[in-house]
Amino acid sequence: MAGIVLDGIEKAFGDTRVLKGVSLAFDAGAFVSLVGPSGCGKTTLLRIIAGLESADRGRVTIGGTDVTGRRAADRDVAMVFQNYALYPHMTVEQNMALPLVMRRLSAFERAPFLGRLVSGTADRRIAIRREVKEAAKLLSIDHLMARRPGQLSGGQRQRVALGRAIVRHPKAFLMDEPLSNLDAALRHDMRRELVDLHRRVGVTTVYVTHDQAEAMTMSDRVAVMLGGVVLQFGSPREVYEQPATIDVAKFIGSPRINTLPGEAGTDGRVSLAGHLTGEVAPRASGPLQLGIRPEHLTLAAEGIAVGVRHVEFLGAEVLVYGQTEAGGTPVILRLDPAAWEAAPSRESIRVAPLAGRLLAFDAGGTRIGLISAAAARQVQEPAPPLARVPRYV
Ligand SMILES: Nc1ncnc2c1ncn2[C@@H]1O[C@H](COP(=O)(O)OP(=O)(O)OP(=O)(O)O)[C@@H](O)[C@H]1O
Repeated sequence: MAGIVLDGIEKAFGDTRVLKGVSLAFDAGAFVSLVGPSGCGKTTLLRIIAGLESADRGRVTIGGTDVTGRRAADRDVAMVFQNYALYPHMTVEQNMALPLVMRRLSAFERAPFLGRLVSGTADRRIAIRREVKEAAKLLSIDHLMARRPGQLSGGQRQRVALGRAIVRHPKAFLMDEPLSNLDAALRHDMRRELVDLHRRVGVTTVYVTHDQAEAMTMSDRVAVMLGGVVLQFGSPREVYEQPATIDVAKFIGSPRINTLPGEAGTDGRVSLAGHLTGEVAPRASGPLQLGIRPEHLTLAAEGIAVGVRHVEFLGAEVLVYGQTEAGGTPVILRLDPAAWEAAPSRESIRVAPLAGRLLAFDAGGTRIGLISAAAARQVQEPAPPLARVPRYV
């Protein structure tokens, strides 16, 4: 197993600066995702790790060795592409065996008939077949060895591409949107399989995706990229619950985080749509952007008035889309169906953030802290005596 360190990676294509100084360290054996919107530089960074692209500045270290100047073939990493990159005229077994054949047999030994005459070639071919078979078993494709890629489903082809990477026992797997050609149900299954495979094989994996759900569900750590920089590198839980910037908060999570304008007074007390919410810690004053996840908004008798525009019933939850009545800011709530059922009105509701869940960002979008002690009184709960209800919600 090998860790990967990227130090100050910069890359421009002509006048377009695609990577603007990316520094990241991936632990050996970790599953790390590079996630961000289209064009943020994820694939370019992956290709620089692989050696398929050279950086203008910066260094790449794999397993403690500086590989910055090395060719892709000399980095001992395996790429898995979105389009599988299988040879259509070869069987599954031949496709998977190819990296081993290229590495262990000379050009003469690979020749169809004459090669077999060289002593030792047969033994090496047997060893390769055995290793390929083991990898195929691991991926449950050992019954497909004689088929060609054209006779396989998308999921099976992707498994063959993974198998071809596994047989090499590389220092790292580099995967570029490997599941994006699969339909939704299969993609979901393959996510789990990839994570399971990673657990068993234990090889450091860098996974590029624009699908934040994929990154969140599969990874030990996630690097959120935007415009050629890494905005945050942390565990899925960290980037979700403690986003470094409002852009990270907006990119991670579906439906998107609610953002509402707020104001902190000189005493640090924060008002949101005319309601006091608590104090921002560390203390700040002036205009703020406030972020609240849809599941952290609740129905509350004395909350912000929201006009309901649209409701989606998803079985286990209800998504309620609306707009604040003062200001028209879009708001989304993710509610338990029973809570929605108990709402006094389906057209005009009052909502409030759950205690300690309101995130505060400064005017530039950097998170400055949490709003403390915002307390929500949910409509279905018996109302406490008025004297004990905090002013907001
Ligand atoms: N070979 C190239 N020549 C010129 N520009 C390029 C080249 N490769 C990438 N780019 C540009 O660099 C930027 C980043 O591309 P990259 O493929 O790394 O983004 P990405 O985040 O992986 O996007 P996507 O999710 O759409 O694949 C884009 O604006 C792209 O057009």
